Amino acid sequence: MSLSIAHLGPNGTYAEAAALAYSQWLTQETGQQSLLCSYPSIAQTLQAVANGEASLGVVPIENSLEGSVTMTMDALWRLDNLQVQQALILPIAHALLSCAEDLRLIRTIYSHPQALAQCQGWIDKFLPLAQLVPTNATTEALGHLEQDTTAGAIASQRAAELYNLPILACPINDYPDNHTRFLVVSLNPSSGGSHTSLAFSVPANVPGALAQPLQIFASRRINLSRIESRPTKRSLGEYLFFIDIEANANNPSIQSALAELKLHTETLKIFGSYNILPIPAKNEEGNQINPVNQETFD
Ligand SMILES: O=C(O)C(=O)Cc1ccccc1
Repeated sequence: MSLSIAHLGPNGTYAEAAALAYSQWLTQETGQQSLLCSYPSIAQTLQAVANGEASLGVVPIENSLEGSVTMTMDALWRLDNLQVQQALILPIAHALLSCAEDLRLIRTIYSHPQALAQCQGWIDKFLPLAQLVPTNATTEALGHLEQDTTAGAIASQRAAELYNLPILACPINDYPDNHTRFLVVSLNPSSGGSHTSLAFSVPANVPGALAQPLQIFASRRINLSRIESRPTKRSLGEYLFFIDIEANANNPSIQSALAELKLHTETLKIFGSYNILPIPAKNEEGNQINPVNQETFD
């Protein structure tokens, strides 16, 4: 039987490219076949997995230029029982798609806020007067570009091919080394791996409320690979902390660290342990370019 993999749509998003790479990896590793299904937002993608409507979901969590995808963090905290199965690192090269005869005729640029932010310097230089319109996904406005030749959109080269749209410039991201980390989540327990993700709220806003949880990892020489805060949404100045550690929660010494952590937190959510899979960039012929060294990531 085929598994269903939910991702942000419409077709041609970076999330779909990550889901496709995961689906191919899954077939290669386990023989398991899967079907991709698109959802209109990241929150709805994760909700579909939490409801059992989709077996797996692929969502962006962090970009190397712009940082966290807050919608993913907030939904992971809000929805119960989601477990990370795998992380995927996708190289991102943005293109400006438009039917305008000339770049200078573009008045409006549509894209996901992360993509607009990753290209802000290029936009300021080449299209300083264009109006920027945030969308739920990089591909959301692509269906309208043919009718409106004063509009452009920032999306992938793959999206340009799928929608048969001209690329006026590429790559347009301000820094060439642009990667997004995606998480593959499901309701199944995670199978273990090199990294563990968790989040917690602290019992009171007092000195040492964060230092104590961090000391649990420091004293065991467990390295943190990420720490982020998000508002609790209960009151101004109250935070949740999201932490990734370079360790497997199946290891007994990590289990004892997590048991101790529970004593110093109000609510603790452990999203599971997983490995990180780098996805190599592909050129226009679909061949691999810049193969990423696996050892760099796990
Ligand atoms: O909108 C998309 O294509 C997405 O997958 C979200 C996103 C946007 C920009 C960079 C990485 C992921």
